[in-house]
Amino acid sequence: MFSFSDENDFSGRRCVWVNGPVIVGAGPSGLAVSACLREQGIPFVVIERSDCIASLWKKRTYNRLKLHLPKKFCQLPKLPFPEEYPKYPTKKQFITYLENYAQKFDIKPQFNECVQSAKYDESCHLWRVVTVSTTGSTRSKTEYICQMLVVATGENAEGVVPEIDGLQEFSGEVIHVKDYNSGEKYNGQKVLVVGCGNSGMEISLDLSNHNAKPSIVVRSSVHVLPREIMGKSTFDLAMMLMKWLPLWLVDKLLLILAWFIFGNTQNYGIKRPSLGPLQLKNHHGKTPVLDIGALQKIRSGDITAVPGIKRFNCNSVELVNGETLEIDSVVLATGYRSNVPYWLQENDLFSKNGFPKTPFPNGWKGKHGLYASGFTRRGLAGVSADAIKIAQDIGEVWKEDLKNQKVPAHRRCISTF
Ligand SMILES: Cc1cc2nc3c(=O)[nH]c(=O)nc-3n(C[C@H](O)[C@H](O)[C@H](O)COP(=O)(O)OP(=O)(O)OC[C@H]3O[C@@H](n4cnc5c(N)ncnc54)[C@H](O)[C@@H]3O)c2cc1C
Ligand SMILES: NC(=O)C1=CN([C@@H]2O[C@H](COP(=O)(O)OP(=O)(O)OC[C@H]3O[C@@H](n4cnc5c(N)ncnc54)[C@H](OP(=O)(O)O)[C@@H]3O)[C@@H](O)[C@H]2O)C=CC1
Ligand SMILES: O=C(O)C(=O)Cc1c[nH]c2ccccc12
Repeated sequence: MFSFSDENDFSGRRCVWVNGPVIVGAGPSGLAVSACLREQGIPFVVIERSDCIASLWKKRTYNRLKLHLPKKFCQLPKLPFPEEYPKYPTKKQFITYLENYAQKFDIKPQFNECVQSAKYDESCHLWRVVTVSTTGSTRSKTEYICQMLVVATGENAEGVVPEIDGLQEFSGEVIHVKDYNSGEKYNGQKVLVVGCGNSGMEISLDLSNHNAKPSIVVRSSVHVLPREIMGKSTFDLAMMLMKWLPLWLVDKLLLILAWFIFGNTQNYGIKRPSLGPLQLKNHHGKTPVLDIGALQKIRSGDITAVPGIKRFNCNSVELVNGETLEIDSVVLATGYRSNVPYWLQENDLFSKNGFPKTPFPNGWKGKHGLYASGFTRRGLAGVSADAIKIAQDIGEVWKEDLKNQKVPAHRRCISTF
């Protein structure tokens, strides 16, 4: 890495020449790619908008969160989870694992720098990545110039806050689930949880455990599966069955098992989608809920499932079935989105929704040394699979360049300033 202040750049931005790829994001994806590059001796720079690694896990998830897939599906390449970790590590354990991972592979991101734009410069065949400092009052800018760019900003980069009629008029507190820590402060409150994915279900349970009265909005449909069936992870079971059976049949079996455990979920307000849980996940990215107890609370009436929202009033919400509920506060568990379209000036690899255009397993590589890591909608297992492929591909390019004694393109580019 070579840095200087360009006297010709009147904005006063610092320019940094990077030998090797720039990786945007220091979550599990950015860390996994970095580790696989480090093993091959390839230099890289990681840029992170937050002041720490794994900021989603450290700053934007609730306290009682645990991984909901068994640990063998969630470990990153080249470092297994410690033996003594439980089957479903806690958020704290997962963060410790990631801290150790970064330390082991000597990953030291450039913190507090948010990538504002990244563009391929055809004139010198290089990426120009502009960051803005997220600390201090100066908002200083840095331009990184590199041959390869790895996008690792995640599927959950920003919280989705829907526009709902009257929400501005509601007088109670409204937060997105990314800012929810614990149900402690909601003791005795009537809380409307909007959204019934894993987040909505798990925080409804947390609220109920803290003596709040949650209602959860189920506006369409959702597959709820038990996290475990007879002591075995449902996900693990599904993976095993998928080795022998077609996806639709595995789905049918999972739904029969779920019916034996839960009965008909529609009886307590939770309609199932017509497409099976794994097919829905594979084709539309919608994750089934892996239930850890919310459904029992819905059955017992501790949590109430309600239909879609018509509008909010000062201290109540009107539902599409004509019912009105008095509520004290609202938690929006309405999902997340990628932020790639806001900063990456490219329309070949990524589509307008911030995910790769080409479906799994082919969406990890674009043109001109561009890569997408962690956009497969396959959780941490997808993160690891991407990292291995990307680092291998970068390794081949790198070795080829070394063999050909290619003059790094950025040296040629200096003369353009
Ligand atoms: C609540 C929750 C629980 C989950 N649990 C599981 C689970 O149990 N098992 C599983 O397999 N998956 C789970 N997932 C899926 C999740 O996507 C992965 O666990 C994982 O965090 C993805 O890693 P990532 O590095 O791709 O994205 P992230 O963890 O989101 O990391 C991306 C990083 O990029 C940074 N960034 C974003 N934009 C910029 C920018 N413009 N400039 C600089 N930096 C930027 C962010 O600050 C962040 O640190 C869960 C997701 C959520 C939201
Ligand atoms: N323990 C764990 O490991 C956990 C993992 N996760 C993971 O994090 C990721 C994100 O999950 P999550 O945060 O639940 O997001 P999801 O995108 O999975 O769910 C969003 C929910 O919000 C609903 N919704 C969106 N807009 C509205 C609206 N205007 N009115 C009513 N409902 C609305 C959606 O309904 P509709 O379907 O109708 O659009 C859906 O039910 C997932 O991959 C999940 O598995 C999350 C929590 C815990
Ligand atoms: O937790 C998540 O968000 C995941 O995406 C993990 C995951 C990958 N494939 C699945 C299939 C069913 C349930 C969870 C997952």
